[in-house]
Amino acid sequence: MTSRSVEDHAHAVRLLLDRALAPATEHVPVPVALGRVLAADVHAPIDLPLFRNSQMDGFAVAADSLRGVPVTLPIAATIAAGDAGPERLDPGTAVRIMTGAPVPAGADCVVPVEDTDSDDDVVCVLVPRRRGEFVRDRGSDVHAGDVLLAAGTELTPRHLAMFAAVGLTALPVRRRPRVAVIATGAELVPAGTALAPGQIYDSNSTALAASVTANGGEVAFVDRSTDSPELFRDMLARATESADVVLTSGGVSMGEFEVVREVLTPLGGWFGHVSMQPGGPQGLTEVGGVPVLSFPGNPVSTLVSFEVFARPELRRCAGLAPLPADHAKLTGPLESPPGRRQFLRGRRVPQGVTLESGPGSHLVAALARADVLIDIPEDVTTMQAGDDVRVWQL
Ligand SMILES: Nc1nc2c(c(=O)[nH]1)N[C@H]1C(S)=C(S)[C@@H](COP(=O)(O)OP(=O)(O)OC[C@H]3O[C@@H](n4cnc5c(N)ncnc54)[C@H](O)[C@@H]3O)O[C@H]1N2
Ligand code: MOO
Repeated sequence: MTSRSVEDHAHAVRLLLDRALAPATEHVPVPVALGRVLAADVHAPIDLPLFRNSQMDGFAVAADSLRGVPVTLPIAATIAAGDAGPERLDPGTAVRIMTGAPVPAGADCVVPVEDTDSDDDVVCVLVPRRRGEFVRDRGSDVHAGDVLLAAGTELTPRHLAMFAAVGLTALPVRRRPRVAVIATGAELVPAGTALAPGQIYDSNSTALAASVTANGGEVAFVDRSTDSPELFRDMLARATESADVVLTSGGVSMGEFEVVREVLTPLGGWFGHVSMQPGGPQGLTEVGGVPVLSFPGNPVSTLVSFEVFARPELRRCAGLAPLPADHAKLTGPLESPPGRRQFLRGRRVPQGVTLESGPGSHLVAALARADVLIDIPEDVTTMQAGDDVRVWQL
């Protein structure tokens, strides 16, 4: 069986995925752009606020007319939010105005209603006001033409609020890589089905699909194959039709029923051993121009393989920032086999990082309790409490 380092396999994956996952731009409606990444700077099409308007329910007046308060002024009009209102305020008068309503030219401040006494026709203003008080000026938030948000920003609800406020309907965003997921194994059944002896619930298809979504991808296809080559071949054909990249789990190691390896090797796939644990047995094939990454079936192996090989490429295509490399201090000693890069499951604690489980790649519940992978280099066999280790955020 051929064997290669993590770096060499990651390089081979990158070569294939670089072509398949070339960044591209698409336009999506603002309300569904949450989590997407801007592909270009977006400029404001209008000023915000677009017109001078009142910050309070009260009376719009000229500040000059309030000298010598209390002052009584005739009420010339009432303006609600949504009204155009009179263009000008006649000197020596007031207009009754609601929050958000346009302030007429000639008025330069708003007196809140609680600082006045009024009837239908006149208002008595009890306190003086400075010019500009409680008036929201045109363009005081943003000016037409200003950059609202720069390319590369991951969109959050507050960003969408701003785009909606300036009336944009669609945004240029990075396309999401379309990913197909196929879990293989005769023993797999979906949750909700009674388990016959020897059967287990399929967790890898859920794990991989969720990982794709969490890293800016779009799940184009998810299915489960038995060990039948015909069934897997047929599923693969459908997957490659709808996706930029296919992820498979299981069926890659040394057993009798390794459907993924059996079907993909004759198509030119590389199947071999990557010097890492978990995630040793790996496959990489191009089927009709679509890269197929084949991960080992153990649940921890599948997820670690995704983190190491697929996650950086999907995030790059989606425009998401790479997850920063981090370091932490070990809280206790550990041992690691020589010649294999170990990705141990760890949990951050105030003192550093602690091991969450043993190395078994079936320990899916322990993986759920972990929040980092502890990355032990190939040539390191023992480490002590207090040693610095590289950790990958899960
Ligand atoms: N003789 C050897 N045997 C094995 C080797 C080896 O080098 N020589 N490598 C071991 C390692 S390491 C791994 S990892 C596995 C990988 O095997 P496969 O990719 O062929 O995976 P399967 O045999 O199909 O499954 C392994 C394990 O994982 C469970 N599984 C599979 N799919 C799912 C799923 N969708 N959801 C939940 N659990 C799944 C499956 O039931 C097995 O227990 O091979 C070792 N063997
Ligand atoms: O490499 Mo396997 O992926 O250790 O369990």
